[in-house]
Amino acid sequence: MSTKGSMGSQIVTDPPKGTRDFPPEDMRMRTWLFNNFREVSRLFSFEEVDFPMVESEELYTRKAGEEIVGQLYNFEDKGGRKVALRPELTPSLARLVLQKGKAQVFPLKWFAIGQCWRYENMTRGRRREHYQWNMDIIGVPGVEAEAELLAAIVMFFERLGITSKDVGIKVSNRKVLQAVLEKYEIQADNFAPVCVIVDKLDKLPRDVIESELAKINVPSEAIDGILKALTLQSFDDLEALIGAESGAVGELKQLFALAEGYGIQDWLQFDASVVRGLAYYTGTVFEGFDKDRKLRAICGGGRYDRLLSTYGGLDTPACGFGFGDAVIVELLKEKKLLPKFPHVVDDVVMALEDSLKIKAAGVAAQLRKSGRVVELVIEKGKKMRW
Ligand SMILES: Nc1ccc(Br)nc1
Repeated sequence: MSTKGSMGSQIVTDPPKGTRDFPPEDMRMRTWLFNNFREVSRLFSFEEVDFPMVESEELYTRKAGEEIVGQLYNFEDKGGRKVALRPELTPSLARLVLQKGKAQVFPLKWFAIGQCWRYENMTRGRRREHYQWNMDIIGVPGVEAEAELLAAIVMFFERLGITSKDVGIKVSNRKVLQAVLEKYEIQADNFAPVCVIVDKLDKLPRDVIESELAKINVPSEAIDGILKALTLQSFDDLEALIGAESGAVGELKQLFALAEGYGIQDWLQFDASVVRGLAYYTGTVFEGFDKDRKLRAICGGGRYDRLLSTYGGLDTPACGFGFGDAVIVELLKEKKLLPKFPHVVDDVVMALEDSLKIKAAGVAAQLRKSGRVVELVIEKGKKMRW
């Protein structure tokens, strides 16, 4: 929105479409949320990292039809370089791991909180930016890594007063779908595109999914087999479909056993419909959801053992999650768990006469040196801030 200024010039008051300002109270809420992200990461012995907001576009030019790639906030810079506002943090993390190379002691346990962008036409009125908390473990091939990540997510929810009655985490493994595709002799390079398509099952009608799969030459009997497999929600049914000796069954059972150890089993449920929409997942995938089913996914992640090699490195086992700053706030509001964030001070110091202003400054300085938050009244407004 813009309004007329005193000299007739336009005053721009709104931020760009799809973006948010954070005025003081919103900023205090965001700081509280991020402090919880950081505290959980700290308790899990993760180290904070950060990356540029702008990355080379080629970091994201995957060809599996992902929405995240189709909505790149990309442009050409003044040097003619093709760049993009990052849509996610994982590729930057992979790039940094490769940059640091073997000089590091693995496993790496890194976390980041960063603003991520997408450019979609505003007809849907959706936001174009959000902040994501990511935790990633690099160098651990076993599901012990996923168990740590799931335990961190649960700790975060519990810190905010959210229980396993409010939120669940659906867990599956892309090796389920891989086994089904192998059964129908679907070529391996169709695996990622199939995952990206069937991830939309909860957003698009079944016939649209079927026609999208047919477009990439998945035969109709395979389509039926894939969609049936995605309805599985018990290990018995999974074993009946792909065999008890399959990798997916072993990994899932071990992950759920570890979850018992963490005491987070009540939060997890096997659900083969979880595929996630990123092409690079290769194993475990998971997604936090609200049990009232009013909101979009709260968080999500999985194992991506081959992402680093797509950037020229060696295959390196890796897994991680992304946790956005928007849906969680909607959930907290729904559950009446969002605290108030008033601006709090310990002391207000005010010179009742101009001759006392210097004295008042000294009093404020002493109180602040002792660690107290002091509002020194330097201008008597019509309405006192306090
Ligand atoms: N990847 C992504 C970026 C920005 C928003 Br809003 N949502 C998803």
